[in-house]
Parts: sequence; C-alpha cells; structure tokens
Amino acid sequence: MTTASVLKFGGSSFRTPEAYGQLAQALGLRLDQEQRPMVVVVSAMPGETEQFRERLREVDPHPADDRVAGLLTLADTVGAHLLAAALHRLGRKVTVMAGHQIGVTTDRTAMWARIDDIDPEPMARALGEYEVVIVPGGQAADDLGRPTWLGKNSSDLSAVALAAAVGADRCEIHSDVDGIYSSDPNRVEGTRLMRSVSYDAAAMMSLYGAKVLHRRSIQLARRHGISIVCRLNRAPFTTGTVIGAVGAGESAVVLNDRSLVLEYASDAEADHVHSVFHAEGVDSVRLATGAQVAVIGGYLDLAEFQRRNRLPDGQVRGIPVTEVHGAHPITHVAPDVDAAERLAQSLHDALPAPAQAAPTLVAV
Ligand SMILES: Nc1ncnc2c1ncn2[C@@H]1O[C@H](COP(=O)(O)OP(=O)(O)O)[C@@H](O)[C@H]1O
Ligand SMILES: N[C@@H](CC(=O)OP(=O)(O)O)C(=O)O
Repeated sequence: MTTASVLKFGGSSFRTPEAYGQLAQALGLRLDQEQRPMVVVVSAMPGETEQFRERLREVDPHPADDRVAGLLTLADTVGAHLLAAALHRLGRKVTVMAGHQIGVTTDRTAMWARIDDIDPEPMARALGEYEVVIVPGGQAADDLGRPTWLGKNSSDLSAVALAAAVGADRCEIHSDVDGIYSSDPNRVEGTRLMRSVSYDAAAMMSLYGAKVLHRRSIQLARRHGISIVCRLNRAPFTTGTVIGAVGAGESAVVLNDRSLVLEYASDAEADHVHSVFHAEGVDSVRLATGAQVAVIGGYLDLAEFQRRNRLPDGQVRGIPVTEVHGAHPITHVAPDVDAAERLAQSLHDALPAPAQAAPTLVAV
C-alpha cells in the first residue's frame, strides 16, 4: 500500500465552524489528486482547551493531573469529530481514532507524558479501510490503556508520532503562519521567513518558547529521519519552512510572554528545582545568568506544583527573551510584557543579516 500522508492542522485553522467544511473541501481535492490515504491530526478550536480547564477549576481548584488530562483533551476530540463530519458530508470514507486507539504508548504521567512506544499496526489497519483517519492531537495512552496527555500544544508531537507509525518521511504542520520566522511575525517587525531550519536550531527555538512547534516533536522527527514541513493552513497551503538535518544557520529571537524566569537562593537550589521540572516533563531551562530557571510556555499551576513537589518558592524576575544563533542561545530577562516586546524588537533589529544566496552561474 502507498504510504499515507500525515497532516496536522492547529487550532488556528478552526476559528469558525465554516472552517471545517472549507478544509474538508481542500482535503477532498488532495485525496483525488494523490490517490493515497491520509492521517489528519486536529487541534481544538482556539481557546476551547482552556475553557475546559476553567470549567474543571470551578469544580476543583486544584484538580488531579489525570482529570486535567482526561477533560482538556476532549476539546481536540470535538474538533476531530467536526472535521470528520464535514468530510462525511462530502461522501468521504473517514473515521476518528482517539489516543488510546492509535498505538502510541506513553509513560504513566497523565500530563506531559513521554512517548515510550509507537506501534504501526492500528494505523495500518485503519488506513486499509478508510481514506482519512482523523486523530485528536495530544492524546495517547499508558501501558494500562489509561488516557494520557502529551501536554499543552502537543498536537505537533502526535503528528510526528503518527508519521513514524505509518513510515512517512515527512510530516506537514499547518498553521496560520506559513513557516518559522526569525521572530514572532505577529509581535516583531521586519521578521524573515527561515526556509530551511536544522533540527538543532528548531529544537533550540522551541525549547525557549517559540510557539510554532512543540519541542519534543522536533526530537522525535530527528530520531525517525522525518522532515517537518511547515505550511499555511489555507489555500494555497504555501510551504514556508522545512526542518531537517541541515539548515541555513540563521539567527532568531524568541519571545513567549507565558514564560517566566524564577530566581532561587543558590545555584544548588536552582539545579534542584530544574531537575524536578525536568522529571515531571515541564519545559524549563536552567539559565546560565545566575540561580535562575526559565519555565517555558506557562499553563503550569506554579504554586500548586511547588507545593506538591515541596519546592522553594522562586522569585519571579520577569519574561525571558532569547537570541538563538544556530544552536546557541543567549537569554535576557525583561520585567514585563511591554519591555519584553521592546527588547525582542531591538535584539531582532541587531541580528546579523542572513548570508547572501550564492550567485547563480549562467551556462554559456
Ligand atoms: N518564530 C516564529 N515564527 C512563526 N510564528 C511564530 C514564531 N514565534 C511565535 N509564533 C507564533 O506562533 C503562532 C502559531 O502557533 P499557534 O498559535 O500555536 O498555531 P496553531 O494553532 O496552528 O498550532 C503564529 O501565529 C505566531 O504568532
Ligand atoms: N488541546 C491542545 C491543542 C493544541 O495542541 O493546539 P495547537 O496545535 O493549536 O498548538 C492545546 O491547546 O494544547
């Protein structure tokens, strides 16, 4: 059988109910052109995951991790079924497979679970029967079959895991931007599209909080030799960036105002806190600038996390803004969001200009 294509559509693709029908049309055209099945990973509509979190907090202000994982991932399930409905309406053979049915097994942490095993069988069977298999992003199951969550914004990771499962050599990630820019194009002026980015540079950008791709999705892609192709989520589905073994070596500036820099009484204390974040799967970086740890991307109930893990309270120092030169990061700390944006802009203005393309030789 031909290898299936694997496509991910982020929440930004589904801002209105009509978006499901429009995307279904485009997927139908592609099915007719390519004559091969597809796996489509779908994220929740923007804000839906966090609405579920709010509802849960009204019932229990400090819910157990497995409740958070169980409830919040339903937002992606809703989106998957809506896209399946739109494809069914067009007469396509489509099914939805949830996290415990796709052969992706994680450790037993309910949140920020790590993938232990990818079994190709369930997907191979489904693709033998359906033109399109839709998978809600971020969902998996542990060895006992209990639902686990790969963490906030982890649909990218699901997509790469499924590309590995079906043996695809590329995974297409669609978003409201056509690729990775030298900084967030919605917040910094004069950003440049980075056409080819190495796994190392992309991993470094996402480690420091660049929202375009989930960090572990890049690691998994590298391990399986899968290229990540970043594309626009609507026609003409322009490909902006390809992430692979080699990149053009450009510099970038990362700003994520949900990230926080915490300072501790000593280096030993900062080391300890960082090791606990790491063990629990929370994205964090031990900064070289002092007894500081940057917690990346937010969505962590920090007070509760510190209490449960008996950690000292970190002093909040501000928002990290990081220059990434290839795989080399330099982090600065801004006191608030406005200052972070100004800092990101001035660091970006000072980035070295990209190397000029080699002149084309004209044959005579
Ligand atoms: N370096 C960057 N290049 C491109 N986009 C970036 C970058 N850093 C941050 N972003 C932001 O990431 C957003 C896309 O991520 P996200 O909102 O999670 O989309 P999706 O819902 O499609 O996964 C863009 O709209 C952009 O504002
Ligand atoms: N439920 C996920 C959906 C996701 O991964 O979103 P996106 O692909 O839009 O980053 C979340 O909000 O975390």
